[in-house]
Amino acid sequence: MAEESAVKVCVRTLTVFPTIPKANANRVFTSEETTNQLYQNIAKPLVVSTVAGYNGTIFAYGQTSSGKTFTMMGSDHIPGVIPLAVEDVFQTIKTYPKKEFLLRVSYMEIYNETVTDLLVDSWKRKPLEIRETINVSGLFRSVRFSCKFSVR
Ligand SMILES: Nc1ncnc2c1ncn2[C@@H]1O[C@H](COP(=O)(O)OP(=O)(O)OP(=O)(O)O)[C@@H](O)[C@H]1O
Repeated sequence: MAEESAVKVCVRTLTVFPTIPKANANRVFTSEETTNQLYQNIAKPLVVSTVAGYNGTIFAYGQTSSGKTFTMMGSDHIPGVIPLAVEDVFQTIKTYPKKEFLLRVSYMEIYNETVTDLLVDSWKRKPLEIRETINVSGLFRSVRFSCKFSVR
């Protein structure tokens, strides 16, 4: 039996492309499928497992205007993966009444090799330093993450 990969790649299409890169993706979401469907399908299981103590990463990659913000952040009317995940983290924590949790969240953008902390006010933002030594703190190891929840 083939071992399931720890990395899942999903493609979300804005329009109907003549060729969808199915060969490289575990799942293709068509333009008719909602952010909520995408979230339930690929993100929620990972979000729930982080509350159980596993590490998980969800990030969006794509050219400008391809829908990264739409998918990850969403809007007041159509919440994206991040607000849906935050809601589920707190809902899932409620199912562990005897445990205490510490949540850490980081929200970053990588653009042309530059890592930016999106939780800092835009006028104060400076590129984040990328460290690769063993003394790196957990926070900085998550530089590739759009959103990470650490649960203890
Ligand atoms: N699946 C979708 N359905 C409807 N509208 C969408 C969808 N994806 C993106 N859009 C719209 O397309 C526009 C560009 O999307 P968005 O801002 O999310 O792109 P982006 O990848 O974050 O761009 P940038 O890299 O420039 O920040 C927005 O107006 C957004 O509302």
